[in-house]
Amino acid sequence: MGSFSISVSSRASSVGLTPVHRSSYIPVVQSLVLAKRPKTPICWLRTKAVSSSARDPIRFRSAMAGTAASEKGKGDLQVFESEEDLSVSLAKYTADLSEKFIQERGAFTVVLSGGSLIHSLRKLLESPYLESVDWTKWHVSWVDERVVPKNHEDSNYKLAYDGFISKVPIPPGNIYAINDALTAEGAADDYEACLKQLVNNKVVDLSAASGFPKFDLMLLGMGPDGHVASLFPGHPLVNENKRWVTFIKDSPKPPPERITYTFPVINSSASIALVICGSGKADAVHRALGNQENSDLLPVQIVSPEGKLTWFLDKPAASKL
Ligand SMILES: O=C1O[C@H](COP(=O)(O)O)[C@@H](O)[C@H](O)[C@H]1O
Repeated sequence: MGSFSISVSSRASSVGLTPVHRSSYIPVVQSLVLAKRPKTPICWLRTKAVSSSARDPIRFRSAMAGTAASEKGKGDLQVFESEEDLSVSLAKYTADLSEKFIQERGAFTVVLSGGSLIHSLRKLLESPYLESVDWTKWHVSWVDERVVPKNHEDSNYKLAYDGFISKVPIPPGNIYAINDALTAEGAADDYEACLKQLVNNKVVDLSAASGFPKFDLMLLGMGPDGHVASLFPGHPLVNENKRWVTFIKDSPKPPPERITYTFPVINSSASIALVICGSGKADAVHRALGNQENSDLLPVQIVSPEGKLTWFLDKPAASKL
């Protein structure tokens, strides 16, 4: 059984590089590393808070058994009084990782989600991070994308561009958006080929353990149904274990056509932040982190990076724990 620390706080283009990738598909045989199904339910043991200042996290010790995260003993759960406080902490967390990876490997490979995550990144756009982060070393891709034009309201690229990317000096050549002129299948193939180029060019690491790309940081949101990326509960794509990028044409959440990184890619990451806010997500959070037994895992429960997993929750999202 691994330990799991909980904190509560009060507060485009391809390697080539053009925004639309042009690349040929190179099949690669990969090994599978997926999170194991838990044998026992997740459980928490909360003990005394050791810090309760207005801004600092209140630390709890906890134990949890049988989850992929706990098997690795790398889970860190932080609960914030408000989404505002969460966004302050998320900015520091991201900036610290940016500094670490740029020092270690000269680049920072960041994977964004769509949805509410982008708003929660807003504190990175402020001092001191706006000036101190070396944005020129960032390489940004998307864990999932809707197959719509880049200027469409449903585009995750547009959401991130308008709310984040356009406000920081990341070189346009380091921003890897999908080719929106292709079908869902074509866009997934193309995005995977782009990713292979990034690995070949050593921009993105390859995990020695899994043989899949290893991003420095994935910033993941979660839907109220427990989906992450475009991997939905009960959908066969959750079990995809060969592809790096795949597509869906029957997404239960509109729009129906999307592409998504697969779980082997997600779980090869050096760090993952799961950023979850709002009472509408409390049931899924409870199912993921509470102590009841469930035969079917929610996609969020399959998230289990090679490196460190950090949950950023606001109080409403954690309200059923
Ligand atoms: O459709 C999607 O939903 C999830 C969750 O979005 P949120 O607005 O509930 O935070 C998001 O992470 C994913 O990237 C997006 O395509």
